[in-house]
Amino acid sequence: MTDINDSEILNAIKASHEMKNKSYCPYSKFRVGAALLCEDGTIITGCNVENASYGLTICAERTALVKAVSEGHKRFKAIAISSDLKSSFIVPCGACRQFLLEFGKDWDVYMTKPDNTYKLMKTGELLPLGFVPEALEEERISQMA
Ligand SMILES: O=c1ccn([C@H]2C[C@H](O)[C@@H](CO)O2)c(=O)[nH]1
Ligand SMILES: [Zn+2]
Repeated sequence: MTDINDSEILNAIKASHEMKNKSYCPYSKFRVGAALLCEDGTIITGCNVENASYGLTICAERTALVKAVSEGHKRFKAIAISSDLKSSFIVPCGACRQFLLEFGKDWDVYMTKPDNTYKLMKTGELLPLGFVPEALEEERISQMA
């Protein structure tokens, strides 16, 4: 796995904190920011975007991933996630875990607190037995007409 130097991660963590200012969360008032550190060192950020039809809400992590992919980035070293929770590390929801896993099971998820402390886990640890793209390449039984 590619080495991450500490300043890159600290920059990503700070960028994720700053992105909370962009959060659109009139319903939950729960601000979340995310920052992806791409293989080439680029940082791509995202915030949660809520909707009056609550279930359409998009989390900060998925916003960042969709922004990154649409800008040509598909290889990631890490993602940093920030919220305003004082005493808990912000953890990605199940949908975001699946979305993160799409891009590999061995990259780093920094779940932070506002004081810059973090809990670090791999994407694959966060979603063991997640559905992976390779499954679509496996041999399948024939389908009935
Ligand atoms: O990891 C998380 C957890 C929650 N949210 C958002 C979704 C919703 O807008 C608000 C409350 O669930 O926080 C994220 O963006 N990322
Ligand atoms: Zn989510």
